[in-house]
Amino acid sequence: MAAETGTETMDDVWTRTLAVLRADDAVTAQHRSFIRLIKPLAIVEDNVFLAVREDFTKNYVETTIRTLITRALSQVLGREVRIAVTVDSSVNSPEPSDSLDDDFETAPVQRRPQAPPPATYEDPHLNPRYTFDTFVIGASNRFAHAAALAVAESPGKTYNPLFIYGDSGLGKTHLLHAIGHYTRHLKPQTRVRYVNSEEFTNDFINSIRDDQSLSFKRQYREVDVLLIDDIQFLQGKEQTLEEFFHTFNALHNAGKHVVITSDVSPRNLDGIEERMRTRFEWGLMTDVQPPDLETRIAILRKKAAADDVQAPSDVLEYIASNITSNIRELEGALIRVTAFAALNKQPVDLSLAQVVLKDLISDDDSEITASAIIGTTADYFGISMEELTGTSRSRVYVTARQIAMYLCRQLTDLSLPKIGEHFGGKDHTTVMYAVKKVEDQIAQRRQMYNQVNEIHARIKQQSRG
Ligand SMILES: Nc1ncnc2c1ncn2[C@@H]1O[C@H](COP(=O)(O)OP(=O)(O)OP(=O)(O)O)[C@@H](O)[C@H]1O
Repeated sequence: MAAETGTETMDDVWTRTLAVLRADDAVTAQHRSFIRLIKPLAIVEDNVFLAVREDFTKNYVETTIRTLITRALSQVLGREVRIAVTVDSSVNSPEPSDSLDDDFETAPVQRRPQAPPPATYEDPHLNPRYTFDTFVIGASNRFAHAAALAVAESPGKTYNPLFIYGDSGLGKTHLLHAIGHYTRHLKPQTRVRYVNSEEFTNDFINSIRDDQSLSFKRQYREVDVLLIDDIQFLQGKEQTLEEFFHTFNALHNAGKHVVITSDVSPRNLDGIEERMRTRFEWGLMTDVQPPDLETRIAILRKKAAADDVQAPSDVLEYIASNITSNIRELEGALIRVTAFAALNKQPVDLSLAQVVLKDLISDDDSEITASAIIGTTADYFGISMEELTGTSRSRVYVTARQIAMYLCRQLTDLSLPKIGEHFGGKDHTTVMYAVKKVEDQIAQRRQMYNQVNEIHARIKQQSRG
């Protein structure tokens, strides 16, 4: 694999590419913060291989700034090229800071990464934590799990399409990723593509804008298994739905597998034509229900073991008995208790769990809205709701915005794109990043832990009136 093109080294090409990007008005501050995390690796024919440290960054580069980078690279190289992004944990990325400087710095590497095999270009964006091994089976999801496993074992044969539906936070995305992992484990050459419906929409819109419909088709039709998450976001988007319909038909006719998730059954999907709904019902439909107590305890036990945290059984039972309808919230409660104990150097015990979770656990189930969360958070930081949902990158606004996004994810059933809409139309990847960042910081920084806890308590109090 050549790391050079003509007499120019990869580093030279990248330096010139950064100069082009710097002059590009379409490149925003947020784009820049991600571009800084990229380490250029090599150019092989028309493929430019780039490395980043984390899956999340890879996802962002591939979905949000791929066109910008590809365009700049193509300009520098004088020919059309594609990018292939690989994850390499030795890329020593600087934390994407909130105050963005204008300089792109190349992320340094500690060792020279191995050039990735071309197959990484088709990397299916799978979260390594979402496997069948980490999925706890209970009465609420046994059928969905069995169907997912059957698909992974022989894609294209049984239950095509598989349609999994159910409320937020009950493991649909987890099962989709698990299918992807296991299929590739059994047959590594299988081409799997996981995509959220929002990304599908963006890719489709960009392909029209950039006149790249062929490459769009190739991306989505030349796969063996298409895993498409949260199909309900396509409701009412006529052109995208039409394209998805053709994609679906092309794959199905070719004996390729399609797995779909949604928050409602096909019958209840509004804004989708009957012909499409009927197609979704061709294969197998299965729902996931809220888990029963035993399953909730088992999920917490598995999570504690995976995160290597000690939590006695009575604590797990306490959490599982009180948080019943959303597994994301269940896991969030465990993290909150163990983080509090670690920050205060106290053992995790029942009385501590009761104190830490007292505001989280309330008898009142009145619904908490995104506006209530945004209002309370803005109030806490002494800023207006417009400032919180705006675009200012000053630290206090960014922190308030990220905490409010995190709490929306924790306390409402809103999807990532829907949360983004409440924050002035932010992209779902921005929300995803905020949630991850706050989650990480809660466990590491007392101030963040206290702020989130306090705002959470106020929101709960207000919802009780
Ligand atoms: N049966 C399970 N065993 C272990 N972990 C689970 C299980 N079900 C869900 N989880 C965990 O709960 C969290 C939420 O699950 P997931 O994101 O798959 O939900 P979802 O149904 O796709 O939600 P949404 O519709 O909001 O996207 C994830 O961290 C996932 O790993």
